[in-house]
Formats: sequence, C-alpha cells, structure tokens
Amino acid sequence: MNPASNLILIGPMGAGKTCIGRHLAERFGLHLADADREIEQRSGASVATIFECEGEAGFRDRERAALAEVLAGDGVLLATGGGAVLDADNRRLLRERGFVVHLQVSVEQQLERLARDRTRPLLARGDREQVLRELAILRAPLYAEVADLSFDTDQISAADAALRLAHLLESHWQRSGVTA
Ligand SMILES: Nc1ncnc2c1ncn2[C@@H]1O[C@H](COP(=O)(O)OP(=O)(O)OP(=O)(O)O)[C@@H](O)[C@H]1O
Ligand SMILES: O=C(O)C1=C[C@@H](O)[C@@H](O)[C@H](O)C1
Ligand SMILES: [Mg+2]
Repeated sequence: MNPASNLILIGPMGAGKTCIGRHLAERFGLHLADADREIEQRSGASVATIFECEGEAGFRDRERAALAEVLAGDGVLLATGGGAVLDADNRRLLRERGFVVHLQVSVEQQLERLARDRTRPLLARGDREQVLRELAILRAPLYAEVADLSFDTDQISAADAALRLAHLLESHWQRSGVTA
C-alpha cells in the first residue's frame, strides 16, 4: 500500500476530477485543491486568458509551480488539470507526494459531458472529437505511468463514482498518520 497523506486525481478533461474530488475531499477530511483554480487564483486570470496571453507553454509553467506549492503540504486532495502529466517533473512529484487515482473516461462520454463547455482552450481548437482522441493517445501511457489505481467513470454519475471510489480507496490506500 502507498502510505501517502495526499490523494491526487489525474485523468482527461471531463473525467470528473474536479467534481468527484469535491465528494472525496469531504469524505476523507482532506483540504480540496483544484489545480486549475489554484493557477487562476495565483495569476488573477482565467485558464482561457492565460492560454491566450502566454500560450500553452506559459500555462504549463504556472501549472508546474502551482502543483509544487500545493503538494508541499499534507492532507490535500489535489484535482489536477488534464495535462498535468505531460511534464516529467510533475509526474515524479505526483508519484512521490500522493496516492494517485487515474479517472478514466471514453471520448464519447467526454463529448457529452463537455458539450456546453467553453472554458477549456484545447477544445476550442477545432474538431473536438479529433482533439480528444489525439490527446487520449498521447496521454494514456502517461496517466498509466503515474497511477496507483485506475477507475472507469463511464456510465455512472459523479456521485456514484465518488461513492464506489471511496470504498475502493478504503482498501487500497493506507493513509499515513491515520490508523484504521
Ligand atoms: N461521472 C459523471 N457523470 C456525468 N457527468 C459528469 C461525471 N463526472 C463529471 N461530470 C460532468 O462533466 C463536466 C466536467 O467534469 P469535471 O470538471 O469534474 O472534469 P475534470 O476531470 O475536472 O476536467 P478538467 O481536466 O478539464 O479539469 C462537469 O459538468 C461535470 O458535472
Ligand atoms: O487537458 C488539458 O490539457 C487541460 C485541462 C484543464 O483541466 C485545464 O488545465 C486546461 O484547460 C488544460
Ligand atoms: Mg477539473
């Protein structure tokens, strides 16, 4: 068992990291940190504006700094952004500092869940389905490399996913500092 005190959610856009993260943070008494919101608070600008002004590279620099700051602490539930695993230093940090759960989702479900979303700049770049398929091919091995546990969120509500995942975590994650 991985005894990390932090719980970290990784996975593609629309997998439910932010939304399942809220449920799990409450259930396990963890401080919720959503990487995208942390970046927005630190920079005083939205993710979309950062992409517009500084490009994806500028956003990734801010993301790397925010992850390092958040994971300097303990007792945190970190909901990462979908691209956090692109950076090798981030991948190392996530593995070192937390029990990492990979939330999986099919492209079909992503398209449904994100149909009305206008806040994710990578989805504004053209054919959404093609973008999501390309990202999935590129990123799937990176998520797998970092994950302690994978969980498929297709066809279940976020609330049900959180409930089932909480049960799984009770047997897979021996949180440091907490005795059963
Ligand atoms: N299991 C689910 N079933 C149905 N809808 C869901 C589920 N999980 C999330 N959603 C919906 O999908 C949308 C995106 O979810 P969320 O913001 O949690 O994704 P995310 O993984 O944090 O994405 P990102 O990487 O872009 O931050 C939200 O509208 C949310 O309500
Ligand atoms: O998948 C991605 O690369 C991203 C996901 C979002 O959470 C944001 O971090 C941003 O829109 C980029
Ligand atoms: Mg999110």
